Amino acid sequence: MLQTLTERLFDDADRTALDPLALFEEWFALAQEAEPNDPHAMAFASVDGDGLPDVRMVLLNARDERGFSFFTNFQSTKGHQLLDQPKGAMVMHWKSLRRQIRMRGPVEQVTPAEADAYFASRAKGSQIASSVSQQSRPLENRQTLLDEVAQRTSQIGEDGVTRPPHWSGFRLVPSSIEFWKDGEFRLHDRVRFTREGIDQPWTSQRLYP
Ligand SMILES: Cc1cc2nc3c(=O)[nH]c(=O)nc-3n(C[C@H](O)[C@H](O)[C@H](O)COP(=O)(O)O)c2cc1C
Ligand SMILES: Cc1ncc(COP(=O)(O)O)c(C=O)c1O
Repeated sequence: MLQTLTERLFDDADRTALDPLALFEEWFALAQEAEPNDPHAMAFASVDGDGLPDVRMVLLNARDERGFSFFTNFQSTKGHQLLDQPKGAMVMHWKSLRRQIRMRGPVEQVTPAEADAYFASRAKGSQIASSVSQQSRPLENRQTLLDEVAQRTSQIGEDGVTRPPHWSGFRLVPSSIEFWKDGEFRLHDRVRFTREGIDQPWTSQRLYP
């Protein structure tokens, strides 16, 4: 009988050839069916200049063998932190599945072409919002933001919205990926994959819960 990748993941006799990115896809497909909203939401942690961690939710965008990306304002708090210290960690928790995936690793910027392509695919309202929002900086009151959006909307008219150069994507290049599945009486299953670099093979290890 064909086993799912997840069955093989937690089968201690047979884990060697498993690809954590394929496992991610198996879990993410289940999450897309089960989660009431935002199965692609993830908490993303960065560190500030004092080494103090910071964390916020973002939406996972593209993912491929290069890594896992999200889009944001590079002049935001997280933008400054990640430009200054390009490393991060993320966690996705799907309550409906009682499963968690964590990743850590260096962070790189997506290419301008990738950012342009994604920006162009977004709703015009979201494009305008991203071009107006001075993300993470003080805002006097909500009406100020609404006025700025209205002004930009009438300026643009029927034209397309150009991606602001400071709105782009960061890509986490995982050096570790951990899969966690809920077990009875807190006897959860955990397996962590690690690699020395993007060209290096993954090795895996079961961990105590
Ligand atoms: C479910 C969810 C998804 C979010 N996705 C994004 C996102 O993809 N990009 C983004 O810039 N902010 C996103 N936000 C807002 C961030 O959590 C955060 O408030 C904002 O980016 C400012 O973070 P910073 O001050 O640490 O830079 C999201 C918030 C939630 C609750
Ligand atoms: C401020 C902000 N930017 C970007 C995003 C990413 O969403 P999307 O690219 O789907 O508009 C979000 C999602 O919540 C957000 O809150």
